[in-house]
Amino acid sequence: MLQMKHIDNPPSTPGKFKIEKSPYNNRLRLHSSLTKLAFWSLVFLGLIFVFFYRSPSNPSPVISDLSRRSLRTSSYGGPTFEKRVKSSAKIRSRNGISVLVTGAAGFVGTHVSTALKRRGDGVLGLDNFNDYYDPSLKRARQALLERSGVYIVEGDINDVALLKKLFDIVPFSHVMHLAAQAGVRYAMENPSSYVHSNIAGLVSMLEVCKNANPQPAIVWASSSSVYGLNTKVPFSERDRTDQPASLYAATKKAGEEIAHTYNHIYGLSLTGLRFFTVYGPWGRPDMAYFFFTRDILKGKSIPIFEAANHGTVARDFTYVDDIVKGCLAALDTAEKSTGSGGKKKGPAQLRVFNLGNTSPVPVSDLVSILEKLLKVKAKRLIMKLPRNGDVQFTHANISLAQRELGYKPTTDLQTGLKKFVRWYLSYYVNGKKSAQ
Ligand SMILES: O=C(O)[C@H]1O[C@H](OP(=O)(O)OP(=O)(O)OC[C@H]2O[C@@H](n3ccc(=O)[nH]c3=O)[C@H](O)[C@@H]2O)[C@H](O)[C@@H](O)[C@@H]1O
Repeated sequence: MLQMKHIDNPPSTPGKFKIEKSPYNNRLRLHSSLTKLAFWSLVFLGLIFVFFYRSPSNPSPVISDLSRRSLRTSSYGGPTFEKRVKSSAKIRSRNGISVLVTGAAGFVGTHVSTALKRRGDGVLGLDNFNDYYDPSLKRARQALLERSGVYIVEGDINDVALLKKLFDIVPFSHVMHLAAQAGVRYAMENPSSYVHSNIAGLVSMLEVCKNANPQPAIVWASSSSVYGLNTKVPFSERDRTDQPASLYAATKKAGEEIAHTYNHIYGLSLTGLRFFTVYGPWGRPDMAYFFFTRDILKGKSIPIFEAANHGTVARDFTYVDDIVKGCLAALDTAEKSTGSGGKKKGPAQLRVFNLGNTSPVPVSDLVSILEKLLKVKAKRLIMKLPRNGDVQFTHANISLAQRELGYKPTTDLQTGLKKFVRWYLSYYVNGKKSAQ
């Protein structure tokens, strides 16, 4: 009992405390050591838990919205990972290229990856599977790509260590950079997500590309929205782009300027593609044609925007297969970057192209086409064009892309929407997936 008392009430100078030697004492020491061991083991396990739980590959549920939206559930590294990466990026045709496709589980990314793989190019995908829209649709696209031999690494373009690792494993000749925060109106709700993906993410990617040896040629997605308040139609690449109407447009415009800088300083070959309202199967649920379809089928009313004095709002809707052809042509005509080891050796290619359809269609006509295809009358709710980023119309002049890329869109809105509706019905209605 005396000893117990000593242990319960140790002197303030423990170094001077002399423990008596007795078997009971030894047992006590053993007991105390076991308690300590258990305690420190718990502390150690706790630390490991905290480390992994908060590490980028396993984000905590209470971290910032930005990180939450960049979920990365699988870790990378190890021989199995490297084998998958190499096999996916392996070129299987003569004159093939090896392409890192960022945003591969996205709408355009999925279509471009499939097309590249089909012609024998090496393709590795990268996507963070964020929840800007239903991630299960991204997972379904991933499954589709996996069946055609494209592996998607789960990670964020801001993860420089991951990007470097991928370039260590594969000396990509090209990067098709499609990862971005899309959507014009959402920029009012979550402005930082645009800065995170479209500016910081782009810079991370360019930093890694500039240091890679060999440097890849980069083709990336800009947007028709850079024309902003420009009223001269059709929009030509030479027109002014200094009046963006949304933060989304401003970040895409910033991307074009950043591209100029990396081309100028480091000799990176860079091609920006200004996509005009791309639509089609496996599309984005945040886009009007997609949620109009969902809501018409549900019998919900759909808001159709009109400009002042009943002015028509129109878009140069462009079918995804036409966009894919433009992307592949941009990759095929991209010249090599000229730098090495982060240093420029000579001038490099810097291009920007409109990829549109050259025939704007009023949004009300889009709804009429959907009504016919779905055989359901829409409940139209005419609303004033909100002042949150929308522009009244877009119209692409594509002569430059025609000349330099041989780009020639062939799908009109009626034909393209027919293909979209067929996919939509088979995916959501027959496939019994819930449309959120
Ligand atoms: O071309 C582009 O660069 C952009 O195209 C689309 O942006 P947007 O053309 O605004 O596409 P939607 O959001 O699908 O809108 C299509 C049309 O429907 C109209 N709309 C949209 C939403 C709505 O509730 N009602 C409505 O009438 C819009 O004003 C617009 O004219 C994409 O969402 C952007 O990511 C892309 O960068």
